[in-house]
Amino acid sequence: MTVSSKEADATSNEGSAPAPTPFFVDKNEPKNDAVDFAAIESAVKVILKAVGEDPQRDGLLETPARVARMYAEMFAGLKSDPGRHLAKVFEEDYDEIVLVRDISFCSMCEHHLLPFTGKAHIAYLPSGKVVGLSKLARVVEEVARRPQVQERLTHTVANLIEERLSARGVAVVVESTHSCMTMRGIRKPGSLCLTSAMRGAFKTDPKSRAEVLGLINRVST
Ligand SMILES: Nc1nc2c(ncn2[C@@H]2O[C@H](COP(=O)(O)OP(=O)(O)OP(=O)(O)O)[C@@H](O)[C@H]2O)c(=O)[nH]1
Ligand SMILES: [Zn+2]
Repeated sequence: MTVSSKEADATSNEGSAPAPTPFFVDKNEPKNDAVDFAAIESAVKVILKAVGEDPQRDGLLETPARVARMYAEMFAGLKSDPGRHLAKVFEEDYDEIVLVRDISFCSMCEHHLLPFTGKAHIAYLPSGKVVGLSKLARVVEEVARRPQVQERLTHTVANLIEERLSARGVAVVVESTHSCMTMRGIRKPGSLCLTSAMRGAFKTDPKSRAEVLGLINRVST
């Protein structure tokens, strides 16, 4: 029996492995299925017209769709439960401070829809169980992907860690630069906003609080 080259092509694919998953896909990434891309695109066109632009000019043709994708990404944490990253814990006989410092994040100020970017430092006192270190950064990353104020970001992260890990103490310190204060309005580049949320021993025991703040502020050698 002869096989045409077209059939040969078809049969050569039979049983072949499925296309590899792109390496950058992260199964833990939050997804916000509620995002209405078409509505965002229409709104962006309205804004462009309102500021005196022509949404039909070449350079702007794809802008509404790009902005819709950008918002879907920036607000991907709106409908998810960031606490899910704290579900897998390890029994560990360790009851001293665990601190992950300098967790970078980018969130969105809910007043101007401009980014505020910076670093979060998270410490907790375990009570018989510890969590994977990356999970603390995942919580920050996911809570950050919402329109909000820095105070809410700070205490949301602290509450999640306190509740889900039954931690004896939690300290969250966030430092960030708000674009709405640097690029518009009062225009103060270099201004920094610091917030903290202390729970458990870090709130009630001055020595524990001083110890954790010392570690957070320690200059790396
Ligand atoms: N507390 C807090 N305020 C924030 C945060 N992000 C932005 N803001 C402030 O939200 C305020 C909104 O103030 P409004 O007077 O309603 O708005 P505005 O006229 O644009 O204010 P200006 O920024 O002073 O021009 C501003 O003072 C911002 O600096 C945040 O994370 N926390
Ligand atoms: Zn703002």
